[in-house]
Amino acid sequence: MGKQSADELHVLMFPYFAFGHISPFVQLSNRLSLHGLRVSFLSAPGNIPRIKSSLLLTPNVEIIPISLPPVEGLPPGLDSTSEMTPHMAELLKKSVDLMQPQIKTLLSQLNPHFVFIDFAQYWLPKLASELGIKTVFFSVFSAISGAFLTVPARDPGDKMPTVEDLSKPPIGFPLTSVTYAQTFQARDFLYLFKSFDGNPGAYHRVSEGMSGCTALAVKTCHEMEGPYVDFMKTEHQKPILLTGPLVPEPPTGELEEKWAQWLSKFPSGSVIFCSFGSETFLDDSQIEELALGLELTGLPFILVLKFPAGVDPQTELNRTLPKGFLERVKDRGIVHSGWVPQLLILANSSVGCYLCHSGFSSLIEGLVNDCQLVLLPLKGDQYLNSKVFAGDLNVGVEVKRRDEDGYFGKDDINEAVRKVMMEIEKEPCKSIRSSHKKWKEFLLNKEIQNKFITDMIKELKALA
Ligand SMILES: C[C@@H]1O[C@H](OP(=O)(O)OP(=O)(O)OC[C@H]2O[C@@H](n3ccc(=O)[nH]c3=O)[C@H](O)[C@@H]2O)[C@H](O)[C@H](O)[C@H]1O
Repeated sequence: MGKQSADELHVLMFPYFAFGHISPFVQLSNRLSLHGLRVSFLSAPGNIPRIKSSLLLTPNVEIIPISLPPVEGLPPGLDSTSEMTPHMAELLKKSVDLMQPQIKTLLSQLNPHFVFIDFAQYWLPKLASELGIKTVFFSVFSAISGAFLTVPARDPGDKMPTVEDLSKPPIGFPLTSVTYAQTFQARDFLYLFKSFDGNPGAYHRVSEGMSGCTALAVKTCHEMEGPYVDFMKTEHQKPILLTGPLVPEPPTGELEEKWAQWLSKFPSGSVIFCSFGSETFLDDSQIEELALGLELTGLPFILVLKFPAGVDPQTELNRTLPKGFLERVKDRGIVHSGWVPQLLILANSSVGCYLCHSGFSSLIEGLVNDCQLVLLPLKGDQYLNSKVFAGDLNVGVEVKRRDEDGYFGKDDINEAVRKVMMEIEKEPCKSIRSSHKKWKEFLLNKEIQNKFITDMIKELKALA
């Protein structure tokens, strides 16, 4: 079947099976479909109800369920990493690799202009090109992550990079506020280069996927990450489409009564909202020091803690929260485990501080609200997002961390919060608040944000 003309571009979205990835693909799909593109969205059946809650189902949009092939050790019926242990999440990549026949059939039937792939599907560009279909590698990570971690200059060949290698930027990296990674962060980056059960590791998947695809797409913009985008372009030698930060639409609906009622007890801008995204977990010591640090601030707070699949959250809270803590803070602190309406909480006038893991979507959501950012990154790209937001953009403060193991104490939490919440007439608070105001205006400027998408569509049409 011949392709329709480029005017009716048809894109097939194929995010990884994790909501930190699905969510940006949904945000991008919504913008493309509103501009008239035909969008087909692939995911496993168990993810579709939550996708439907945010994907605009206009006539030019369809969701196509795909099944994850069975893999020994991966229980059937699990459709996203949110339901999996870390080991199962490794087996999930194996299942994705077994999808090739299914995806080949689907591509032949749908015959889209482009397939947007995620980091895991390194095999898809070759399979698609044999069918005359182009691919776009959509990185849901920030450009700093791509530039610091997965450019060809990082390729270790058949060796494993050392912690020291990964604590330094790759050769050719631009001169910015990001000049090194702490030892504990570099040790975390080693994960990218490890392969599990003989399967390709994350670095291999990304580098194969990026080198095989027609173009890259990155969820960012030149204004925020120009040097890193330019370095990626030099390294990858192919078009890089910038989607912009994909600022979510203002939240609709009302904040649930239990949250609204509690928040209304406190003065405007006084509450700390402390949360770590959809799948980021703290260890016992981190939970203890964070709780005691929030208590030390004397401010009201909402502390949201999630736990990996397979453990009981209440049991974990009872075990890890400091003795007597809940009693001592009962008039000004809530501890909650599970999903919260993050957009609505951040938009609430009582919330004045957002202490978070530096997940890129969450950082953008913090920036478009009036809450000061305190950054406590816990893995992977979060460490680099945090450096850019606290450094280049100067819109938040990082919690001080011990170089060797990333330890932070209650006083480090208290100090970081005080810097942006109490020392308002002093530096760095003054410049942080003015930078925050500038970036908030930029992100809420509909014309600017919309232009990212119209420019991207122009480039897609030229590539089709
Ligand atoms: C690529 C991956 O993105 C991940 O992001 P994660 O999903 O954790 O958090 P966000 O990116 O902030 O995004 C999470 C999204 O879920 C929303 N949300 C989350 C929790 C909740 O309780 N309620 C909500 O509404 C939130 O508003 C945001 O839109 C991690 O950084 C990970 O390191 C990275 O590999």
